[in-house]
Amino acid sequence: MTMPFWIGTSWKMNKTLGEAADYCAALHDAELLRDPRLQGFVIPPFTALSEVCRALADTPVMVGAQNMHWAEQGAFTGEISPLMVRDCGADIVELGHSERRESFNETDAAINRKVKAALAQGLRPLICVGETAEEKALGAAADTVIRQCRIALGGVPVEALERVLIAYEPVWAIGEHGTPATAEDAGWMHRRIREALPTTAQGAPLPVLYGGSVNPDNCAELAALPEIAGLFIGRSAWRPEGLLRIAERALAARPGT
Ligand SMILES: O=C(CO)COP(=O)(O)O
Repeated sequence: MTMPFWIGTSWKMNKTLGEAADYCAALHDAELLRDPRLQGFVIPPFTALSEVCRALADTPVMVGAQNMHWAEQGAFTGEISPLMVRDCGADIVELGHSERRESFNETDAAINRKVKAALAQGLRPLICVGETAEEKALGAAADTVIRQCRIALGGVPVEALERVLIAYEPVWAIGEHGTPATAEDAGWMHRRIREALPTTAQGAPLPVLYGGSVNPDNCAELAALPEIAGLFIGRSAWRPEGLLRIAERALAARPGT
């Protein structure tokens, strides 16, 4: 069975409840997201998480949180637990985004604790990895990314791997000042990650999504590579039309579709 192609967005620190509701209403009516060859997902800020879960509950679109603590409860002011994320109705939790590694000092070891806590709570961790421009220039891109993956997955039992998603997001490609990776560069790293990671208990490779300045113009050549299992989009999907346009073009470019 071929896996659906993952297409999703993190809204990062954007959208009021009203804006979130409008976005979900547009997705709700989109036939494209009901196509079994696609798996859509939306990752709103915590403030909109339960509303978005409710608004998309009768669609196949999955919903995720942007981060969480590893403890189930306790004296951790300002944090959100795996239980709370699950209680909102989320399926996914994004962990280790480079903005969190950079601005909130998230370490590989902390991400590993979060991955295990997410799996224990029945969530799908979406683990973000990626090298900085400096690491790339020094020839350490693959070493960095593979180290991040290995530490994130340390101690995860093989039966749980089928719920793990990886997003390769080179730091130099993300955001307003980012330069998107070429399909060739992204494909090369995706193959390195595949070679280095364990497979699921059924022998399937872990899905590795690409993120970093994905837009309607570059999505087709990225989606055309069989080793890229999905696209994780920021700015270009913050309007529902953007997400849908990318989904449509990516699907058309997907091998075998
Ligand atoms: O960080 C990203 C998704 O997590 C990508 O953001 P941009 O698509 O805005 O570069």
